[in-house]
Amino acid sequence: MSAIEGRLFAAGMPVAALMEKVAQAIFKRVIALYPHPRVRRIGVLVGPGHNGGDALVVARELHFAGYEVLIYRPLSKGKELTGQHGEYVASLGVKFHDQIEPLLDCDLIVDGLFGFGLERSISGEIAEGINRLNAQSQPVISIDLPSGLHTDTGAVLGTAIQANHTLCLGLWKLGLFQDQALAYVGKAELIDFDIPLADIQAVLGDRHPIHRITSTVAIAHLPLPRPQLTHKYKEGHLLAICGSQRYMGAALLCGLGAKASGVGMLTIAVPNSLKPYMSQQLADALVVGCPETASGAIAHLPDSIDLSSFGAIACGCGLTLDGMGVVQAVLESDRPLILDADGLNALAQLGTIPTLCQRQAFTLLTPHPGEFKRLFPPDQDESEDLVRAVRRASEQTGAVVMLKQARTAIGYPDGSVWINPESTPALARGGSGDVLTGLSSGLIAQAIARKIPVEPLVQTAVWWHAQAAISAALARTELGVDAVTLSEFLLQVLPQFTRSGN
Ligand SMILES: NC(=O)C1=CN([C@@H]2O[C@H](COP(=O)(O)OP(=O)(O)OC[C@H]3O[C@@H](n4cnc5c(N)ncnc54)[C@H](O)[C@@H]3O)[C@@H](O)[C@H]2O)[C@@H](O)CC1
Ligand SMILES: Nc1ncnc2c1ncn2[C@@H]1O[C@H](COP(=O)(O)OP(=O)(O)O)[C@@H](O)[C@H]1O
Ligand SMILES: [K+]
Repeated sequence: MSAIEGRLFAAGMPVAALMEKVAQAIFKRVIALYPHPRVRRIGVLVGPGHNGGDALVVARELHFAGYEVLIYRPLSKGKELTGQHGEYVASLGVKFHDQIEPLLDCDLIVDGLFGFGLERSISGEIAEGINRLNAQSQPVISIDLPSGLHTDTGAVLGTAIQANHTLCLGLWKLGLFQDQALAYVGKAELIDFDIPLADIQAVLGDRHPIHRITSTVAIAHLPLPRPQLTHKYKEGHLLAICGSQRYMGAALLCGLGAKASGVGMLTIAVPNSLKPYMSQQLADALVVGCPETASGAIAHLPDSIDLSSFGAIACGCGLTLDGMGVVQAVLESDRPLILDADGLNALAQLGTIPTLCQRQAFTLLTPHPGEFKRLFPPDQDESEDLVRAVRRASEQTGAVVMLKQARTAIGYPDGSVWINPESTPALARGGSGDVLTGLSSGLIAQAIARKIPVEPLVQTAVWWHAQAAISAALARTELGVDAVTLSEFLLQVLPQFTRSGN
C-alpha cells in the first residue's frame, strides 16, 4: 500500500489532497452509521502519522456537522501534514487531551492512532489508554485498521483497539482477514479512493495475489444450470471412503454434505458393519460394505470396487488411522482426491511432500490448524502467518490446501490464496468439517464430469458452507447449528443467491 501511495504522490497527486479525499469518504460513512443527534459526543484518537491526519480531517468535518468533538493526541510530535491539521482543528476551539479519561464518556470513538505505519509494539501510556477504552462499551470505528494490529499478519503488537467497524482504505489489508485479528476488527468495510489500476498492477503485478471469496464469484462457479440433456453419471460420480465403528456419524455427515452438493451419483464405502446404518440414513447413496479390521475400521476396499470408474474420491472422515491402508491406495490412484481428517493424518505419516509430489491428479487437502501443523511442520520462521503458510504448503505439494479456521484460507499451487471473509462461530462444532468435505467433494466430482475448472469449486464450497451456517444461525441462533441441520440449510440457502433457483 505504501508503495502504491508513493506512486500516486510521485505522479503529482498532492499528499494533502489525497488525505482530504480519503477522510471525506470516511466522514460520510461515520455520519451515515452514527447520525447527529442520535450521537452527539465523538472522541477522536489521533496518532502522529497520516492515520492521525485522516482522523483530524474527520474530526474537523464532524465539528462542522454539529457534533461535539474531543481529541486524544498522546504524542504531540508527528508528521508535518498531521501537525498542520492539528493546528487548524485546535483553532476551531476543539479540545485536545493527552490523556484518554475525558473521552471515556463519548457516545462514539473514531480511532486514528496508527495505520499501516505501526512499526513497533505499543507500550506505556498509549497502551494503557487503549486498554481503558477497550473496557468501555461505546462503539469504535477504526480508520484503515484497528490501531495496534500488524497490517499483514493481524498480530496484536502490544495491545490493540477493539473496533466495532473498520473502514479499510483503498485496498484490503491482509491482517484484517487473519484469525488472530477477528476479535478486533468488527465489521470491515472498504473505503474506495480511486487508486488507478495501473498503479496497483505496477506494484503487485508479479506477486501472488490474495483474494476474498465473494458471493458473486462463488455462485458463478456453481454447476448451474444443468443442461437439459444429461443423466446421473454426467453429473459426477463421487466415491466417499469414510467411517469406522468408532466414528459412524462422520461418514453420515460427509454423505449429507455430498448429497447437498447435487452430485449425480454418490457411492459411500464404509466398514461392513456400518452398511445397514448408512443405507437406512442415506437412501440416495449407493453404500458399499468393506472388509474391516478388528478395531472396526476399513481394512481394504472390496475387489468389486474399481477406482477408475469414479470421477473423484473423498477419503478420511471418521476413518481412524487403522484405515491407513486405504488412504495409501487412493493416494496411489490417478483419481482426483479430497483428503480430510484421518486421511490427512495418514498422509502426514507417509510423508506429506514426497507422497504428494508423486501424484499427477488433482488433490485437495482440508486440514484444520492442528492437522495442518502435522502435515506441514512450521519452518524456522516463526513469524510466518497462516495465510503465508498455506500458500507455501500448496506451492510445495501441488495440492490445493484448504485451511479450515474461523476465516478459512485456500492456497493454490500458483501461489494465489483465497480467503472467505464471512462466516459464523456457529460452525465451531464437531461434524461441521465432515459436511464441508462431502460438499467440496460432490462439487468437484460435478466439475470433473462437466469438464469445467475444478479449483474454483473449492471456494464455492467454503462460501456455501459458511452461508448455510449464517442462515441457520439466523433461524436458530448460533447454538442451533448442529451438523445435520447445517446440511439441511445447505439445501435451502442457495435460492436466496441465485435469482431463478436454477
Ligand atoms: N497520505 C494520505 O493521504 C493517505 C493516508 N493514508 C493513511 O495513512 C496511514 C499510514 O500513514 P503513516 O505511514 O504516516 O503511518 P501511521 O499513521 O500508521 O503511523 C506512523 C507513525 O507512528 C509512529 N509509530 C509507529 N509505531 C509506533 C509505536 N508503537 N508507538 C509510537 N509511535 C509509533 C511512527 O514513527 C510514525 O510517526 C494509513 O494507515 C492511512 O490511514 C491512506 O489512507 C492513504 C492516503
Ligand atoms: N469460529 C469459527 N468461525 C467460523 N467457522 C468455524 C469456526 N470454528 C470452526 N469453524 C469451521 O468449522 C469447520 C470445522 O471443521 P473440523 O475442524 O474439520 O471439524 P470436524 O472434524 O468436527 O467436522 C471448518 O469448516 C471451520 O472452518
Ligand atoms: K487506526
